[in-house]
Formats: sequence, structure tokens, C-alpha cells
Amino acid sequence: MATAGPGRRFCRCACFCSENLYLARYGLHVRFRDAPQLRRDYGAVLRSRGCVSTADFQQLLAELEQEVQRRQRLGQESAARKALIASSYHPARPDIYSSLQDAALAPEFLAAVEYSASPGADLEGLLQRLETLSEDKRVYRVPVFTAPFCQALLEELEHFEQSDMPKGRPNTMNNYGVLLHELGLDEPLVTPLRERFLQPLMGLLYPDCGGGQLDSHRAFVVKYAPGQDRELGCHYDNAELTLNVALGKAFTGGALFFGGLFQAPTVLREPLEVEHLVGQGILHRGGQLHGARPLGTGERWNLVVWLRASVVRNHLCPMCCQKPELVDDEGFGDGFTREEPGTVDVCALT
Ligand SMILES: O=C(O)CCC(=O)C(=O)O
Ligand SMILES: [Fe+2]
Repeated sequence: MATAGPGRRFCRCACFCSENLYLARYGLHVRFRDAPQLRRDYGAVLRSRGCVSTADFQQLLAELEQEVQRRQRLGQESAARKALIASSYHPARPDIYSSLQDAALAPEFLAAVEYSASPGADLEGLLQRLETLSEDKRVYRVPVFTAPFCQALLEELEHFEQSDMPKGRPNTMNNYGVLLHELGLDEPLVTPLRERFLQPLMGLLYPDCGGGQLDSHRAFVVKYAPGQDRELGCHYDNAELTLNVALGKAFTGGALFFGGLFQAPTVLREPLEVEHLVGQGILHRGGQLHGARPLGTGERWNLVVWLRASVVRNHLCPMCCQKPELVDDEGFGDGFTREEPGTVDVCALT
């Protein structure tokens, strides 16, 4: 169960249901509040793209309203899938569901984390234990999981993929892969990974991005294969920080590329290209523009953990770049938090 601590609960920002709605027929992303706003903001461009008659506009409105309702239902539907999976799915690798053991983690990762948590640790010392891929972009690489653990996780994910269980997809850009919390892997795997291991590391690497104050995450596996998704367009993550670990299998292509920060976009003239090494994780800021080159051959499965710090995002939603308008949500929501009204700090007077 995801809790935000005493007297706090997790939320999403209302912009999730009103911003960035894609109108495939007119090749346009729009903000949508109501019909007059849509007409005012996009009337001209819509007309120029063929939305001319009243009937066209009415149809568009109906589609937008449907998409808003779909987004509003996502949290509940995800919770329902999670409950169904918990009651009827039989894992191939039950060992993955027992709590994360140090034996699953690469010695280099354990050493970097142990150093980060030691008294007097500093950034310079940590950087000696990681591979710096770009000092300027602050992109790093470190082995995270052992090969046998990657193999076991892949086996489990494939088994789930082939099962008839309902599957929620990671995000609007990935049509394959799974959400780890729906599988029941947040509690035994991802939450301990964040709390015990990533937090000390990220606290030293990215103190200015909430690295030491991570309090939730959204973890999923992306899958690329011939005939399925093959690449990922340039984007930034709805996260303060991101860990992306290559799980396998054997593949060519699919390198990640990194540009500037989305807050200060520059032309992707010479993006940083990063090849995947199985078991190794890339660490980057969520706001760093990035994407994935087309897969050549084989299948690529990566574990992506979007790490969130409510102390940062409660001030500014990275999606709408405004103070978030909080809406209660299931699980970790989108990592925003609010104080529950009516809760008081109780202390014992002696
Ligand atoms: O394809 C990848 O490994 C990157 C995935 C990614 O950036 C994302 O899902 O946010
Ligand atoms: Fe991403």
C-alpha cells in the first residue's frame, strides 16, 4: 500500500486530464477545458486542418470528452488490474516477489551505495565509483543488477506478457511492457531499491533535484521488438530523476540519446548517444530531453524507474510547469502530496 506518511496523501496534477490531449486526425496536441476555450485557442488551426463543419467540431468535442474520461478512470482501472493479478496470477518466478536481496545487486552498485551512505561521503568520491557519460548533462552509468537477476526478472515479465492477465501500459508512448506496481513488484522490489539504495546515491548526485528526498516512483518495463514498438521519440519524464536499467535480451540498436534540459531546449545537434549494457543502469535527470534510437534486431527490455520527490514537484508540476492543482489519486498518484485536512500533530505532554 502506498502511503505518503502520516496525514499526507498522494495526488496527481489536474493537468493530466486537460493538457496534451492528442488529436490524431488533425495531428495536434491541445489543452482542453471546454468547447468555448477549444474554439478560442485552436479554432483557426483546426479549420486549417480540415475541422470545418459544426458536425466535425461536435465529433471532436465528443472524442476529447471521452479521452478525458479515460484518463480520469486510469487510476481506478489500474488498481482493479492490480487486485485481479494479485488474486489470480501465478508467477513463473516467485523468487522475484520476495524482498530484494543484496545478492541481486551488482557489487559495483552496492559499493557506490555503501560509499554514499558513509559519513563524509562527497560527490567526487562517488564519481570515482560510477561511469560519467556526460559531466555537463549529469548522465551516469553503473552496473545495478547481476546477470542471473536480470534473467529471472525477464523470465517473469515474459511469462506475465504471455498470460491472459489484463495489462496496463507504461505511458502514452509505449504500447508494450508492464507497470511493475500492477504485478505486485513495488513492495518487494522497487520501493526497497528506491529507499535503501537509490536515495543515498541520488542524494549525492542530484541534491538540487530532490535526490535525497525521493518519496515515490513509477516503475515500468519497456519492451521493443520487431513488429512492436521499435523506438521512442524525444521527451522528458514526469519525474525528478530516472533510472533506466537494460535487462536484455540480445539486441542491436536502441541506443538512448540525450539532449539539453527541457526547461532550456536546444537543438539536438550533437546528442549524447548511450549504448545499453545488460544489467547496467543509466542515471539522469527527468527533465533531460531523451529518446531511444530504432531497434535493429532482437528484443530489448529495460526497467525504467521514474523517481519522484514531492518536496520538489509540489511547487511546480513538470508537465504543465505551473503550481500543481492537486487531485487525489490511487497508489503513489503522480507523486504530488497534500496534507489531509483535519489531521493534527499529537504529542504527549509530560
Ligand atoms: O527506451 C528506453 O529505454 C527509454 C524509455 C524512456 O525514456 C521512458 O519510458 O521514459
Ligand atoms: Fe524517458
